[in-house]
Amino acid sequence: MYGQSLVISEVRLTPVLVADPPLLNTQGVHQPYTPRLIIEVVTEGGVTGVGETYGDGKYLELARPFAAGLVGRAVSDLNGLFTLADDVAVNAARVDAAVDVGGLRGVQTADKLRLSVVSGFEVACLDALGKALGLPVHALLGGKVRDAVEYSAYLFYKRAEHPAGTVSEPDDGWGAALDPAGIVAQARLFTERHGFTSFKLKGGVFPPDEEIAAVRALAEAFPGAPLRLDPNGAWSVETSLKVAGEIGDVLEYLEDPALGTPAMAEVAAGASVPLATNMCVTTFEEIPEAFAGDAVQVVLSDHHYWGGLRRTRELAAVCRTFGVAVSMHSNTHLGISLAAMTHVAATVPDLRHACDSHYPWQSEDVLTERTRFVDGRVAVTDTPGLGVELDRDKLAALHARWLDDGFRALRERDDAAAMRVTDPRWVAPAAPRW
Ligand SMILES: O=C([O-])C(=O)C[C@H](O)[C@@H](O)C(=O)[O-]
Ligand SMILES: [Mg+2]
Repeated sequence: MYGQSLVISEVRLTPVLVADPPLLNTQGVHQPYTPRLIIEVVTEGGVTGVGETYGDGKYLELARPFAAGLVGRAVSDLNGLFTLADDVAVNAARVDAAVDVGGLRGVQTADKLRLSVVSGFEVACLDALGKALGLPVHALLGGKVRDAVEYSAYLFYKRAEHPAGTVSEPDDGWGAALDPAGIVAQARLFTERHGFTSFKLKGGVFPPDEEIAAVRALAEAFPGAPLRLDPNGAWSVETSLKVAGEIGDVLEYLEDPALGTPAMAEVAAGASVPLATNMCVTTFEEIPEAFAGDAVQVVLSDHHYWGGLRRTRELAAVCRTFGVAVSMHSNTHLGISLAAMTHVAATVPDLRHACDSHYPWQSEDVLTERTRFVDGRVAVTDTPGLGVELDRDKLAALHARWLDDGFRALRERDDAAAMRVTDPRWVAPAAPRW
């Protein structure tokens, strides 16, 4: 295979809208469909690599000029992706005092926006390079140190269905989960369907006492199982300390209880449970303050906004140096990103916590075969590249849905807007909410 041209002759960008259940978080509720961007790079040698990233307008805006600049470069020129990204202009209105999805993914800077786009292209280039060389992506990252990657069940408070008339198939098969019994029932479904043995509950939805009760119910139903609670910064320092005091004994970690590094440092100083984050440490620039102040004990990397799989490994090395653990954050994603997450996680030596994944919530995918969790784990494939195959019909159908969204109501993720469909007075709550 080697000797064929690795030069990129074509880049295809396909925005899609993917079905998403009515999952609740502190900002509101997920819309019936969520945007993702599917990236294909085609080499002169005839190999196609696939990548995936966020699909809202602000990412598409950057992906288009980036894709044009990529033609003529080699898929092996991975460092060149970052210099190319530096030249892509970011509209100041996109980042001026803005936070992503109401802050669920931390600050929004021009660099972070660029990195969120670069990462999709990096994965596509690695997939193409691996296919051309006959090597799996994990080998291009230095080789796997485990044969399967563990994921946790990502539990959400959830409505039974989206508002009438907004989806063609309202029953997603999961039912509602709005109290401790509902959360335990959902957790049981996760274990039956996918074999997960650790659980993360998305909090910040109901007053803390209700969420404490849900965690206690999980601890009773699954004795000894690692549990996490993530209110996305919805609590004050005082509330965070109270929750940590009440359920710290059953938590593996508490994720982003309070907003911002100074508040997290205060919580960390007064709590015995470790704190994790995907909100206050989301860029390399945010590391010094957080680590110097011992504000977080686990950083949840998201290769999409950290700039790709190689940057995720760099993050893991920095964390290792400072004695901070690393694991993986997730956002609504498809099988391409699950494969990318699995390859990189397979190469990180000291991964001690199960990774997050929304994938079980996504009934639709753009792959010929859905990726399976067995005993809560995804097997690390040795197939060249990512080891996934694009299903063109499925891709076309999800793209047609994106094209049909004439009013562009769903092309931008907006959990607060989705909440207003049933509660017109809803505004995303200011933090701290409790
Ligand atoms: O760990 C997290 O903070 C997330 O997974 C952020 C997501 O946006 C989550 O809150 C969601 O999907 O609603
Ligand atoms: Mg989180």
